[in-house]
Amino acid sequence: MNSISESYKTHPIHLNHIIPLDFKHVLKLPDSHTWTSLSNDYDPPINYPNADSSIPIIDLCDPNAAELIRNACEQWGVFQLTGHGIPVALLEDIEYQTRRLFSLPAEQKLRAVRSQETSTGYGVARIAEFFPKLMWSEGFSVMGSPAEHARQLWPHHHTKFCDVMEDYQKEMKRLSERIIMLMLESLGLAREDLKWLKPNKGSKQAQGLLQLNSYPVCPDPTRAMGLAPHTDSSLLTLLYQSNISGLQVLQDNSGWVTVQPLAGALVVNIGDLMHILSNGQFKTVLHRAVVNKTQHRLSIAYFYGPPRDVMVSPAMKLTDGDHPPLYRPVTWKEYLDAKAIYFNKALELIRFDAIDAKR
Ligand SMILES: O=C(O)CCC(=O)C(=O)O
Ligand SMILES: [Fe+2]
Repeated sequence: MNSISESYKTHPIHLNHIIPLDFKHVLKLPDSHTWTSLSNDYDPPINYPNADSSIPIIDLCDPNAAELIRNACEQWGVFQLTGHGIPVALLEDIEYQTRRLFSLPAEQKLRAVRSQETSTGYGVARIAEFFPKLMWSEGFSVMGSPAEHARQLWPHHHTKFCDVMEDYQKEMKRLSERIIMLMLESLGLAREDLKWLKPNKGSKQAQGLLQLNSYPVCPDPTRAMGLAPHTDSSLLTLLYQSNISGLQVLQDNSGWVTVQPLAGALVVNIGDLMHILSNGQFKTVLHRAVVNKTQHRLSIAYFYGPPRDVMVSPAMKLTDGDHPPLYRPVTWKEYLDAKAIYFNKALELIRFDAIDAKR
């Protein structure tokens, strides 16, 4: 079993936090989805007019890509990637199949609902249980072949859906590995410093989760939350947000900044594990998704993480007397378990200063 499934099995979720609202038939924002009490989350987002202070855009073919990536990861923890080589047709296909899925009637989508202990299928975002109000979104999670759930959705027409989901995961895995190599290089690390990245044999396989997100049109977007603020637990996340804005990242001292959709680009988010591996040098970025009144927004996130038995720790070469390791080593499973209990506090809890304070 993979780390994500294993952790989700250990931390089953309450049924209320699995089944989404039938958004199509709701004309007024229900109290269950009204977030007025968290008013400080509603500071208007900042849209920088000046390109120098907005989220970096990096072309993967740029000869200085590694250096640009390093700057972006240190300052922002997020950047937009162009020149990544993912065929436009595949991006169009995955968007089409995602829309096809979420356009189904609610009762049909519920045939593929996630069970309380599993990580794949249809349902609300797992972080729902940490917030008093529900989010204006629904999701579908895939790991490997989605055939079992897809058959429930379309008994006779699921092959294309499955092919696209599998092709997309393969491409995302390959691209994630390429980006991670550049990140390591930019930190002065070599492939040998992360032996598991390109394993020769089967057991040490990197793990990935594909998350399709749907944010239906919302009657009152200023009081609703698409996806509440969180950091990703992955090493990195590749997000395709198509052409409708909604993703925002929190930048120190500035507030929420919108990541403006850029045709064909992928958003690269630094996850908690990469923050640990870089000994805090790369930022893990707090982000959220907001909703709108007129357009049904979709996003497709691929979370890339290490093989199940690998301990992630601050890279030795990045630590010395002046830069002691900030975090204790963790496997992805252990970290997901901590996240399932402590959510956005999990990272703090594995910091050495927090561990020392408890002694
Ligand atoms: O929809 C988005 O833009 C963000 C999605 C996201 O953060 C996630 O799936 O973890
Ligand atoms: Fe996220």
